[in-house]
Parts: sequence; C-alpha cells; structure tokens
Amino acid sequence: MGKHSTGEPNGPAAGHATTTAREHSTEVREAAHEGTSRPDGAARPAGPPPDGLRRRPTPVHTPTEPAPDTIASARGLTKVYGAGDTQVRALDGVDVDLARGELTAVMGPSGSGKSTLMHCLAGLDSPTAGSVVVDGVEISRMNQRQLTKLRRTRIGFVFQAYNLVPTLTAAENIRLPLDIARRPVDHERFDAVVRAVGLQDRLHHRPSELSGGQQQRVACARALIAEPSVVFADEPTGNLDSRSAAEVLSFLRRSVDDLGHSVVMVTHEPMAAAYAHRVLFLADGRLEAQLLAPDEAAVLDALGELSVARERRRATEPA
Ligand SMILES: Nc1ncnc2c1ncn2[C@@H]1O[C@H](COP(=O)(O)OP(=O)(O)OP(=O)(O)O)[C@@H](O)[C@H]1O
Repeated sequence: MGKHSTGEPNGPAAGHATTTAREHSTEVREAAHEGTSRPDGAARPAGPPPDGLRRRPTPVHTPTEPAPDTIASARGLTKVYGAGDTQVRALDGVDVDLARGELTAVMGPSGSGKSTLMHCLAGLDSPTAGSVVVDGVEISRMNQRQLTKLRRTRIGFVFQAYNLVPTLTAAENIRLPLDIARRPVDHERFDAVVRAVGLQDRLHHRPSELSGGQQQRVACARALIAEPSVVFADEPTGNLDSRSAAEVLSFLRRSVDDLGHSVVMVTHEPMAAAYAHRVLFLADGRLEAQLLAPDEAAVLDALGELSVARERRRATEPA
C-alpha cells in the first residue's frame, strides 16, 4: 500500500493533521487553479482539514487547454435531449479536467447531469456540442464502431446493478473483457486483481451465489482486468449495505493509490465521496465547484452551500 494510501475515507484517522490553515488553503487554491497536477508531482495526501476549519468548495475556473496529466477532459460539453417544449439541456457547456491517478467523485442533485457527463466522457453517449478527450484521444466525433473499440480497450465500467453475466462464474466474469477483445489473460495480473478485491475463494461461484458486495467486487475486478486508462463507476455502492459499500470504496481507492488507476465515480452519498481525492459538484448541467481531499462533513457542507446558491440563482434567472 502506498505511503498515503489508507483505503479509508478522508477522515480523522487519515493523518495530515500537521498542515497549517495557511498551507491548507493555499493547497486548495493552487490545485483549483492549476488543474489536476500537484506542483511536486506527489500523491495527494488524504486527510481532514485542521481543527475547526471546514473545507469550502472551490469554484471551478474555466480552462482553455487541457491541464497536464489529465486522463479525460471536456470543453464546452453540451448535451440537449429532445426538442421544443420538452427540450432538456442536461449539460450546459461543461469544461472539466479529470486527473490521472486520482479517484474523482461527481456529485449533484438529481437531474443535474452526472450520468450524462459520465456517459459522454465514457463514449456511451455523443454530445450535442463540445469536445471530449480521453487519454489523449478526441472521442466526441467518433462513430459507433470506433466508440465500441475505445470502450473495450481504454475504459472500464462499474454499474450500480453490477451487470454480471449470470451464467458465468466470478472468474469468467472477470476475464470477460479480455475474452471479448480476444486478448490473452495475464495470470499474474489476474491473481493480483483477484487478491486486491479479496475474491480468491469465490472465483468458481456464479453471481446468484455471491452477496451484493461480492458481486460488485467482481464487477470492479472485471473493470480493471484489461488495464483501462480510466474506470467510470456509476453509483457503485447504491445497492450495497454500508459494510459492503466500504469494502468496494476502499478497493476503488486502493486501485488508484496502489495500482495507479484513474477512477471517476458518480455518487449521491457524501460517505462515498469522502473516499475520493477530489469531488466535482454539478448543478443544472453546469460544473459549479470542486473539493479536494474531502471528508464527509465537508461534502455535506458543500452540498448545502451549493443548494443555497442554486436556489438564489434560480430565483433571479428568467424562467
Ligand atoms: N435519454 C434522455 N432523454 C431525455 N432526457 C434525458 C435523458 N437522459 C437524461 N435526461 C434528462 O437530462 C437531465 C440530466 O439527467 P442525468 O440522468 O444526467 O442526471 P443525474 O444527475 O445523473 O440524475 P440522477 O441523480 O437522478 O441519476 C435530467 O433532466 C434528465 O431527465
């Protein structure tokens, strides 16, 4: 496990207590304005703010170029569903850089565009306007065949409903992306991923013989087995009890800290977001703010602040 890797949410046990208020606020400000990379290139330490200092969400600045070391970026990302009276602007010109080697959580009220953002970044949906770059490749104008190839080779997925094949064993489900891509199984990697999710003694069970948490850990292993550039997880703990959720979230965090992956997770749960290095907040299809090294209370505070700001804005905007 890496130096700063706790596999735990960013909470009181996570260390970082020596950071002064001045250092802390500078770190948040600098990171917000320098995009996704730390000046020293080091892993971001997880930890709470100093006593009595609650992290504030930082407004997201408007970048023009992708920040260095991003795994996925969007510029002017717009998605409009329907037309006329029923038209919905699900994404309204989003500029975002997702950091390589981080667990990023995406939060926001229901209907704020979280899933649409994830689907556009993952090549599951095409934007109405704007650009998306994943691991250096512009994907927004790819055709369906190109997008399918991209998803198979560069992207891993974890869904709320696990989406395992019921007739296959856990081991066969984990190997599925490699089998579909007709790629050989690297047995060392397979063993390492299985060990990391703690499924050694469940490999020959079918999904119906596994708990929800175990099924989701199979899904996590499946998402990682082909060494994707980035893993997108849509409400990965939405169906899990708190203990299973903690296991899955710890694994996602460790897959970043220890195995070097990049993970983007949509979640409604402040507890889940507290496992992330960074939380992005969406409202009304716009990226409103971000929080670094969050803890659960800071996420709750940020959601409250953003909700008040949103109500104020809605009250002053023309209908
Ligand atoms: N296929 C679609 N057709 C029409 N409207 C859609 C479609 N998909 C999403 N929308 C609308 O786009 C907006 C954003 O939806 P999206 O699912 O991205 O939000 P969300 O933040 O993920 O919501 P939730 O938290 O409830 O899952 C919503 O108003 C939704 O009704």
